[in-house]
Amino acid sequence: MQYHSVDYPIIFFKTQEYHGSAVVLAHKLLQNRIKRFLAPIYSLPFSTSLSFPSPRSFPTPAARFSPLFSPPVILHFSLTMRTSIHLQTSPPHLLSPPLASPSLNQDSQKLLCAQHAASLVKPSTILGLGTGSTASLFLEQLSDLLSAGSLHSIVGVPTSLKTDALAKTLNIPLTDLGSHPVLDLSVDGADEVDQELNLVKGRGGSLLREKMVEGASREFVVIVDETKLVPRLGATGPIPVEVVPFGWDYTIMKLKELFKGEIGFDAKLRTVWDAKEGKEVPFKTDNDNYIVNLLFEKGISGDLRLISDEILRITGVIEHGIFIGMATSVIVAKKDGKIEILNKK
Ligand SMILES: O=C[C@H](O)[C@H](O)[C@H](O)COP(=O)(O)O
Repeated sequence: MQYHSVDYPIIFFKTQEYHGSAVVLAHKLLQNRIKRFLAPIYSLPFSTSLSFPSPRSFPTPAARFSPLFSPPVILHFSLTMRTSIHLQTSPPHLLSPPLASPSLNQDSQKLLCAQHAASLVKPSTILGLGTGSTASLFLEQLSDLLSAGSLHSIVGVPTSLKTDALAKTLNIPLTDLGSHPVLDLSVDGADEVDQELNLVKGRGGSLLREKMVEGASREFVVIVDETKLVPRLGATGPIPVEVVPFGWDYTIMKLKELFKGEIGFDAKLRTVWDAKEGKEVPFKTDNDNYIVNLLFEKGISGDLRLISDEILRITGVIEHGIFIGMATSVIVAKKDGKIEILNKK
């Protein structure tokens, strides 16, 4: 058998359910979700060419597509039409040797942990829906499970306007915190995770609603790729603080006073480019507040609870992005395609 001509990046993956996984893969391609996997991943054997005219008609839930299954083989596929994918593979003896250890890019790692988290959601869960690129992948997985009928009766509480809009697009039923003051589970990404599972969140600007929803959850599962694991919070970027717009420069002065003497410390108002105005303007949160970024040269040091209290005591501060002791577990997706689960002690 000849290799099929490949006019799209080859995807490698391992699977037990060849047919189902191919369906999911095709589905995902057409959903434009797997295009980011340029250093792809897994593979499967097929003896025939298959054509999938309508991705939404695929019954197989995404959760069945697991890159951790075996055996490894290679899938060749080509896009012949916008809405049709032909899949064909060579017999195993003609295949290139499988990758000994796949190297997943960050997007693939995000998808991996999102898939894992979605597979943990049980029917009838009151679910906190996080914000950010990883949480969005989780929402997509959830939606696939719901539309395939593998999951039902869940209701979500969104942690941002963006998530609210995405969940509506994906037909995920929504509720609010007032109607469900105790949630079963929240799933969200994070910017940083330290060894005690403390987090930095809010670099995307959504920390306040996240902290409210996730703080009201019996279980809070964090989904991250391995780049998010840090020895110290604040080591890879700013710690965001949500402040009232009134007197924001006064609040910055107070924050600077608090961290006086901290080498390399700075506090800066977060801004965004406003094309209409032709200048940088303050970034506004979903709650119409501003964000001040706390920058630490080597990460934040000292007693986190004490520091948290001191930040919150500044009049003008509404909330900060340090989430102390809130995560019950962290699902870490690694470059080598493995998942590590870190549980709160
Ligand atoms: O404001 C943003 C949220 O706290 C996100 O959960 C966090 O920034 C992680 O986002 P991502 O999954 O896109 O890295």
